[in-house]
Amino acid sequence: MNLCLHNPVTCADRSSSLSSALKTSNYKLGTSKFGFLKHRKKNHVVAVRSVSTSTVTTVKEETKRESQVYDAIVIGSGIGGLVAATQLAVKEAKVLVLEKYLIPGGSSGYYERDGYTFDVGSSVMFGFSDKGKLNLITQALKAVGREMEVIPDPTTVHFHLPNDLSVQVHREYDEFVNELISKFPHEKEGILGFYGICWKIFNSLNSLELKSLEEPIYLFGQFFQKPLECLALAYYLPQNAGDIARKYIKDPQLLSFIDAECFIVSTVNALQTPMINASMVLCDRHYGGINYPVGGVGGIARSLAGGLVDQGSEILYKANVKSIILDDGKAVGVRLADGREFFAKTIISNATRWDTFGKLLKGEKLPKEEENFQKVYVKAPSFLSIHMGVKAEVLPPDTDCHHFVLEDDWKNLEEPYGSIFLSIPTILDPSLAPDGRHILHIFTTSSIEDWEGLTPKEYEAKKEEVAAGIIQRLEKKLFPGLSSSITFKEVGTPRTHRRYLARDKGTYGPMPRGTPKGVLGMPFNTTAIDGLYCVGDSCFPGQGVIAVAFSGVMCAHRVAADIGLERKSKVLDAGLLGLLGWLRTLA
Ligand SMILES: NC(=O)c1ccc[n+]([C@@H]2O[C@H](COP(=O)([O-])OP(=O)(O)OC[C@H]3O[C@@H](n4cnc5c(N)ncnc54)[C@H](O)[C@@H]3O)[C@@H](O)[C@H]2O)c1
Ligand SMILES: CC(C)=CCC/C(C)=C/C=C/C(C)=C/C=C/C(C)=C/C=C/C=C(C)/C=C/C=C(C)/C=C/C=C(\C)CCC=C(C)C
Repeated sequence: MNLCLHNPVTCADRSSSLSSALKTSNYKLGTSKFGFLKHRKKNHVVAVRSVSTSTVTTVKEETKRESQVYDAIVIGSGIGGLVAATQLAVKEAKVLVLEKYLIPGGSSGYYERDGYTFDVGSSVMFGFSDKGKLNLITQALKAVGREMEVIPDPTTVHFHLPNDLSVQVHREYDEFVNELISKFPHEKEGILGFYGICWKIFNSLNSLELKSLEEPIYLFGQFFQKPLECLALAYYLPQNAGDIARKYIKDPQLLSFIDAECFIVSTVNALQTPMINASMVLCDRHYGGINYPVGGVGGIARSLAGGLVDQGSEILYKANVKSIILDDGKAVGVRLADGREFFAKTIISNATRWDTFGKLLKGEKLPKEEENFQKVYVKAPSFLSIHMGVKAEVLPPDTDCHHFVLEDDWKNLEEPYGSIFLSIPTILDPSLAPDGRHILHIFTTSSIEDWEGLTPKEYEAKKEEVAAGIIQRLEKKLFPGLSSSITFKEVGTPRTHRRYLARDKGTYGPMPRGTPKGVLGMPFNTTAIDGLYCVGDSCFPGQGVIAVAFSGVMCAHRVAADIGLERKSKVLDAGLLGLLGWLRTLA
């Protein structure tokens, strides 16, 4: 949900929608808290066929002179789209990013109100360290000459679970497992066994250069250099965390804890969470640690967008893509709601696969691959989100930054409104709120069906009622006096996510219908439509900022190979893409 969701007009006033204005504001940031560097600029021309007079101010003057075909058009500036765009731009590709909203970032955007800077999504950032090969956010920024100051989070998350089970996930792995073993001493070996497998997978991932798993020259190269690690990954690709946990752990409460560990990153239990994804997050939080960017999560997208422009590529805001233009079955361009058309050799959609095929290609027959994807995966629920400012004194000293609350019954873990996520980013970065105040960002799963068919008055009343219930639960469990300490409150619903992020039903990505075969069934970036690629959380490896960043890296590599900026072999491509397509049908 974006920040300006609730009042886009005031937001528009504050953040200019024009690309030129964005550049200005980026440079301003660059000299201040985001530490931007100055870069060369290349001259380039926007490909535009028809320019509506009402929107002419959003297009650079020279764009009217000439039509030119871009190397890639990226629909949407979520982290997935921006990483794909910047990775291509640094390979000298000319990229145009079209964003429907006023600022970049999508669900990793931000908004400002009454002196508070709120993160749209949650504030738990993986992949943001200076270590290893899996720090994909750090690497994506570095590729375009950006770096951000980060604050290490000493505790990834503090779990408050049924039967008064309280577990803090400390940054130091030994501290965390020792705490867990102290709660389940009879399961010491099981705990070490399960998390040990996670480390084996994580270390294998961390030994590889991460690029497109759909590009055979790279893939075979990695197999040649790191055969054991690649075989280990291939072995775990079709497996789920819950099955592996059950090989080591018997205690039902500890297995439920593993479910909660997986739920916070996949919104499903461990039996449905791919082992590769679980290992990635359960280890990175101790290896590189969770690190919060100074100034807020929104700075990541702003920095990437600024870096993209520095590389000579372009980003346009208020550019709502209505359809993808096909020519003889090949994706060649896009048409905006205002009638403008842009053309490129490749089109990359950061809209979800449901939106891409259901809306942007409406009227076209759904390709078999997408049919299969929709059979195996459903849309994950959306979130009810409460952004609050509170008086600082309501938080006890040493309160952790991130909390997960499930009070009485494990059965409620996956129920709508059953468990509560809470982030207090001002614990790490007080500059996000006025003096003497903290930010509480509370969210809980919620489906759009709950919020439809209401009059505006009923909708507002329901938001207040549901939010009040959630706040009371936190008041009872964690912070007595919370309700009366609120100085600011804004509630977003799945409708808000749908409206401002253009996500079908406000979904936060795919969720397996049944028990998946690990990540085997997840589509990568290519699609059945020539020239069309997808990126973001409805592609492998799924939900999460670091996950969509990886999807962006993969996508850029595959596109670069297809437009001649990287090596490729047509024969090997046909073989590997065929094999991957066949493997997906087994999921
Ligand atoms: N770790 C965290 O705490 C955290 C926080 C926030 C978000 N996230 C994750 O980020 C992921 C989403 O990232 P993403 O990159 O896939 O997508 P996204 O939803 O963040 O971005 C998509 C962007 O595309 C734009 N868009 C969609 N349709 C468009 C159209 N037709 N024309 C123009 N623009 C259009 C939207 O406005 C949005 O800016 C989620 O899975 C979520 O889990 C995680
Ligand atoms: C192809 C074949 C057959 C074979 C091959 C083999 C190989 C080589 C393989 C390889 C593979 C790879 C490389 C892979 C990779 C992967 C990755 C990187 C992954 C990643 C993932 C990630 C993820 C999933 C993440 C996620 C995250 C998230 C979601 C987060 C979230 C958070 C939140 C929500 C927060 C919470 C809050 C609170 C508690 C407050």
